Amino acid sequence: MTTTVAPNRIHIKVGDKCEVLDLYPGCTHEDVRAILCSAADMVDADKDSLIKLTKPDGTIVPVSPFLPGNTDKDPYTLQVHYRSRGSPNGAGGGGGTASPTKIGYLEAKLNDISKALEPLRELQSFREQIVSFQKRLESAEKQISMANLPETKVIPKAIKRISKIDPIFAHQPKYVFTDETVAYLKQPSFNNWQWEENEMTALMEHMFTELGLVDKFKMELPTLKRFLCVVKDNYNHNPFHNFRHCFCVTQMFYGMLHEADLVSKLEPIDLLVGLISCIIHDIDHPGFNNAYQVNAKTELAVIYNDQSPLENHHCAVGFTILRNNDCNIFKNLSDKEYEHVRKGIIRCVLSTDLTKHGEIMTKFKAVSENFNFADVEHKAQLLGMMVKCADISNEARPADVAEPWLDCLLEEYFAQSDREKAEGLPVAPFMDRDKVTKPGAQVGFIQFVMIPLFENLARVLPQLEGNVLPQIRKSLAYYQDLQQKMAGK
Ligand SMILES: Nc1nc2c(ncn2[C@@H]2O[C@H](COP(=O)(O)O)[C@@H](O)[C@H]2O)c(=O)[nH]1
Ligand SMILES: [Mg+2]
Ligand SMILES: [Zn+2]
Repeated sequence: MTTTVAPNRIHIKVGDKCEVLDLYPGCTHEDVRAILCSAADMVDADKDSLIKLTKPDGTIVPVSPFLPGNTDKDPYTLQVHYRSRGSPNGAGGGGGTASPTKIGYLEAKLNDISKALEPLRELQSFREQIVSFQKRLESAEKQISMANLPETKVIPKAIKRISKIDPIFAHQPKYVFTDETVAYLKQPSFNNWQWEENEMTALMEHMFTELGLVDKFKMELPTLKRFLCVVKDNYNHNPFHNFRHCFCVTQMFYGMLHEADLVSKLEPIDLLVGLISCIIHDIDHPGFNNAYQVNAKTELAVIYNDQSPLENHHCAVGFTILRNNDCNIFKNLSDKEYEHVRKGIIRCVLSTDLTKHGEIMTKFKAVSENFNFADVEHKAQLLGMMVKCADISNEARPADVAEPWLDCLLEEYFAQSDREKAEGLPVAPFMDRDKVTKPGAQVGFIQFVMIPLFENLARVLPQLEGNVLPQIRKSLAYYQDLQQKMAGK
């Protein structure tokens, strides 16, 4: 029996031509990017190229397999810019080469038609076989290349990218933000989706200046800009653990500082510890979690003896960047200040490993009974809790901001579980595409992880009951309702 599944139909405008594209259930983020690149006659755009979809009112729409459908009356405007330094046309956009792009475009169209005609199950199963074969091939290649390496190389990757800093840095535009934007940046409801990467680094730079950290710690602005730029380049293009997630975590931390009036209650050095922790907390994340690292016996797991391999790696990469004089925003700190900052950052980043959650919660509950802003240990625990909250805070944002993040998280989870299946490794049920639903993923997480965490923090920062916790409870109610509807109740 053939099953017909209706595609999600989207209308787009590229230059002066209009296109109708069908996104089929099961298509991935990469498929959507490829379809959009074909529609723009830029099939040779690579994963670093910038793809921008805007609604007629100028709002940026995140590119994802869950793009909302629209009509020919309100088409999205599509822009594709080559980003990759190695791309055939260099930076700055423009059309692809004539004949291969045309062929590519026709191939993509043909692909759409064939997708519509083929029985979906067959095609899906074929695709899965290819994905699984690709993964096995990658894994075999990796093993071969690892076997040839004379020594382990975790950090050199970061160093290699630092050496490319000046050409990248030279192209950073200068940004001036309006009063509305800088006020909005302090809100936990800030919408992250409308900013490009360079704009996000500029917004982060603004946070340092606004909090008085540039003046207090005598940071040179070019050094700060370079540091942020290199951090950005060392985040990988994962569906979830990417530079935009880093920005969101940092912005939520900054929002909570203002919401709870902590700028006057904490020392500048505490603000510095929290902000840098957020900025480096997932740097060079490979898109596969600690369980995968340990089960697959990866280099990271071996180097860190299975102890929070990712979080240890994020710290190591962050501090390697800071060792470079051109990026060292700590160079004017005293030895004592540096020691304090380093210890604090390591503690905060390691606290983002969720296997440490219970222990951190219990300790904080105890200090919250008589919390003292003059107590160094109390403040260190507060910062750890704030970074943890910021790290899992997507559902503290309005639904239209939060929901695309869930799609990104599930995309990354599914890629991991597909690979685990292909490699014969254990698969966590919450990552398995055959077992997970969106409400299923959120109800337990919000109810048993997020709300208790934020409520615990609110014992010391009661202001979170004003703006932040109500939105989280609203998200929980939304997903509980959806779960019931899906169960047919
Ligand atoms: N089911 C959900 N899990 C979430 C959500 N937001 C975060 N998370 C989980 O927490 C960790 C956070 O740590 P990170 O340093 O890896 O970012 C993340 O990996 C997820 O496992 C959520 O909204 N729903
Ligand atoms: Mg992490
Ligand atoms: Zn994170």
